[in-house]
Amino acid sequence: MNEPLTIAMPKGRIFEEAYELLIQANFDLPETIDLSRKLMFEVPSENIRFILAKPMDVPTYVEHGVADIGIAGKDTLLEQQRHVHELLDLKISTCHIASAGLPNTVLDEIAPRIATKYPNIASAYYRERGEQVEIIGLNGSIELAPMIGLADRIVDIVSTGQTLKENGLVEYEYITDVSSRLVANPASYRMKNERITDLVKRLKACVK
Ligand SMILES: Nc1ncnc2c1ncn2[C@@H]1O[C@H](COP(=O)(O)OP(=O)(O)OP(=O)(O)O)[C@@H](O)[C@H]1O
Ligand SMILES: O=P(O)(O)OC[C@H]1O[C@H](OP(=O)(O)OP(=O)(O)O)[C@H](O)[C@@H]1O
Repeated sequence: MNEPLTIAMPKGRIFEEAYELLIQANFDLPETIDLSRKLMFEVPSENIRFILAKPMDVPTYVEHGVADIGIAGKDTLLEQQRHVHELLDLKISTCHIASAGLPNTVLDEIAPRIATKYPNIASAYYRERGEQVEIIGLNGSIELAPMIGLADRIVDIVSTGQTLKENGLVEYEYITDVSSRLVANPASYRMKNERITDLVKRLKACVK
């Protein structure tokens, strides 16, 4: 038998929708998976191996070729700028990146502080606008930053807007759309082209 196709799947909120899409595309996969501890599982009938990664790490596994393909949020791809081929917009886990802050506040002309989990996306955004900012990197609970005086604005994911609302923040600038994408390692894409092309075709038919 050929080498298995290794797919890097993001643990967390993308996983379920992405896995469901693979089932809809007629891949013969177990209906439920225990995500609590196991980080790798094989599906011999499909000759597929899944690795379960932190969402931000998926492009790293794919760039290094330890996964042939992977599913990653566009936010992660823009932030990481890894050398991977983006093959398909799966149109799942849709949200957007925005700047937000306390209501009725204007930014200081001198280096306002921007708290974010996306330092590269935020820097590029303000650089393109010719605005000099100080980026403060955080790993989560970003909405806290303006509330406690750590930053003037945040740059973060907005989906329903509930988190902003509950923390008394308002959206200022819509930065970019986000959805999950199928990505491939460039060498795998050449070497396993038939399998990857077949997978793309089957998934494409299920994308809503
Ligand atoms: N509120 C949201 N609604 C829809 N999609 C989201 C939302 N927040 C994040 N996403 C998408 O889901 C991806 C992963 O989000 P998730 O919250 O599972 O991981 P994470 O916050 O990076 O991980 P962790 O919480 O383990 O640090 C993001 O990269 C983004 O593409
Ligand atoms: O607009 P909403 O629907 O409220 O979603 C937006 C929230 O979802 C994400 O947070 P997450 O739950 O991943 O937590 P963390 O980033 O703070 O860890 C994001 O960082 C926002 O805080």
